[in-house]
Amino acid sequence: MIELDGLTKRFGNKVAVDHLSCRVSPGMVTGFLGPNGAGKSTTMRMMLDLDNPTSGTVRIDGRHYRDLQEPLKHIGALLDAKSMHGGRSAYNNLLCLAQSNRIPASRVSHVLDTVGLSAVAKKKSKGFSLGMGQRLGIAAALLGDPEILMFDEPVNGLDPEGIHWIRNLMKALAAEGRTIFVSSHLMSEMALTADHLIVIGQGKLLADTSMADFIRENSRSFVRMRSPEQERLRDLLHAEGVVAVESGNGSLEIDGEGPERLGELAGRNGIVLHELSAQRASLEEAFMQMTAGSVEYHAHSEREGAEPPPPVGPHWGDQWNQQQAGEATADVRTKGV
Ligand SMILES: Nc1ncnc2c1ncn2[C@@H]1O[C@H](COP(=O)(O)OP(=O)(O)OP(=O)(O)O)[C@@H](O)[C@H]1O
Repeated sequence: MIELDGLTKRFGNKVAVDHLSCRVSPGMVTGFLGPNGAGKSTTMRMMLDLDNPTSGTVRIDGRHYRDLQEPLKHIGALLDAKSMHGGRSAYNNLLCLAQSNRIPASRVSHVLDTVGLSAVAKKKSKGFSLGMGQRLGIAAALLGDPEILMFDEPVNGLDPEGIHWIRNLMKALAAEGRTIFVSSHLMSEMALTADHLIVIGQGKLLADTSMADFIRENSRSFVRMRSPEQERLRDLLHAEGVVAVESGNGSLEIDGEGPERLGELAGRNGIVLHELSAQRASLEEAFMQMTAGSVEYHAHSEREGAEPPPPVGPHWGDQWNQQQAGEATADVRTKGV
């Protein structure tokens, strides 16, 4: 368990972390989200006693980090994968860490094997790719077999197989009852990994909630219907008191009704449907909605202010469709997260 109580950090006039109070609980993966500059890294650094709080406290299993004896046995962290000594081999980097925390040398080979670096254990880490460096940093975090693990952007530089691996590793560690705290800018990845979310903006706590509740509370769900008999369908829905909004691509969007009732209605009236789908927002959309007011750094489009964050409202589906048509990325929406 990690407990933050009124945690605050100022850099001169800049308040990087602002009276942050929350708990990171064991037995689950907790995602740590926030726009660029929100204060995530500063918070994580204070958790590890790498930065002094201006005020407030962090407790690791009830104690201050500096009071932990052999801290790697309590909390392991991947903050900056490049922090390893480049002139040392992967094995020796880990061995030095192990010795400073009275961790048996046998753990070094064990964690190198866990992260898939056994074959390059004797190679100097300065020759490692970004992904290999991430794996070595994760090995260091696992070295003391700690109950608490913290990962800052762990999938940076990892290929799809590596991303899949770290996702499963975090879930497995959480299933063992450990406390897993992870930050990432990859929303689709976070949606697949985290059970709980802590969201901050400009250093302040914006949300501390389950993944499902976060998406539900910060986004819109609706049913999309498409029919070659669109007029008849619209009239039928209207007669049944169902409000349907025409979307830009010729389909109808219906809030507040399930696909079961709508499908049965169409079926009973012999209306052919080409689409009947429940649409749920992705974590990315919910995140953008929630943090819209606290984004510190954002790009401006050529038409200044032409792209506001998607509002929760009846026309959001239209924006969604336009956005999807304009973007090739498959990361925009995840159904049924
Ligand atoms: N050593 C420092 N001196 C001055 N300002 C700092 C320092 N470290 C961080 N900041 C400022 O504090 C704020 C929070 O930074 P931080 O790196 O914690 O944010 P972040 O959420 O991790 O951002 P990102 O997602 O971009 O990594 C930013 O405005 C940053 O410029």
